[in-house]
Amino acid sequence: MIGEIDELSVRFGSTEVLKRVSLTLQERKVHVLSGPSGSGKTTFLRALNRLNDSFGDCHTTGRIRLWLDDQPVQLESLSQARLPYLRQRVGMVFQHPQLLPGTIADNLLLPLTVVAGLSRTRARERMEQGLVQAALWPEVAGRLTAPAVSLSGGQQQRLCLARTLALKPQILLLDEPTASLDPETALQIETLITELSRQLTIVMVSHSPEQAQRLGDHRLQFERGRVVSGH
Ligand SMILES: Nc1ncnc2c1ncn2[C@@H]1O[C@H](COP(=O)(O)OP(=O)(O)OP(=O)(O)O)[C@@H](O)[C@H]1O
Repeated sequence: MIGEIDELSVRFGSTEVLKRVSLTLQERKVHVLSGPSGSGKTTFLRALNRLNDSFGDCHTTGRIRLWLDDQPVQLESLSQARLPYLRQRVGMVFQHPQLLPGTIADNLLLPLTVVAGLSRTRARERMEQGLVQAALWPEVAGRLTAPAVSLSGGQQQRLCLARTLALKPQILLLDEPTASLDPETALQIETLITELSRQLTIVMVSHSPEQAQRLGDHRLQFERGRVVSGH
């Protein structure tokens, strides 16, 4: 087990969005979250690296314990100063590619130098590793100084994945990673997810029952802020 979530509740203002959710996350397995729009799936993902904190009206109760670098980390008592560490170890890729302005290389080098504090040389090594892991290296090796926006939708999604992987996460949060992709590119990303799950724990949202079936070692159904079934 890599994660234990106990009675997690999240509300925005007076609206309770997650209601006493308890579940466990298993190491190097793919957990697929499904359920109707608004049932709290993305909020659950964001709770796993305390990203909900960035919304001023968000209030979280309950306990989340993750085992990161073989140490138990209790998320609710983690100091602000440790949040960058948490967010490197528990990396998130959003539904729509969130590119940084600048080149393909900038998109990886900036977080690696600024967030992870790596030297330029070390950052370039990690950049290449991330791009290889995200199966993008062959397509971009010769054009790292091209604007990131010049990539196709599927390439942009893999660039965001590469950026997260370059920070060496142990848990990868993917919010509908194939939602905006054509079927062929979506299958490419699915293959990648299966490969990555040999090294990482994955928690992902999917609206496709077929995809949940294909990828999920564990499938969790959300409804109105609760997990109504899981196996
Ligand atoms: N930052 C926020 N401020 C206020 N309300 C929010 C915020 N984020 C989410 N919500 C509300 O919380 C509820 C759950 O949203 P969430 O995005 O977690 O659902 P979801 O299951 O991921 O939906 P979808 O499948 O459409 O992405 C929704 O009613 C949403 O409007």
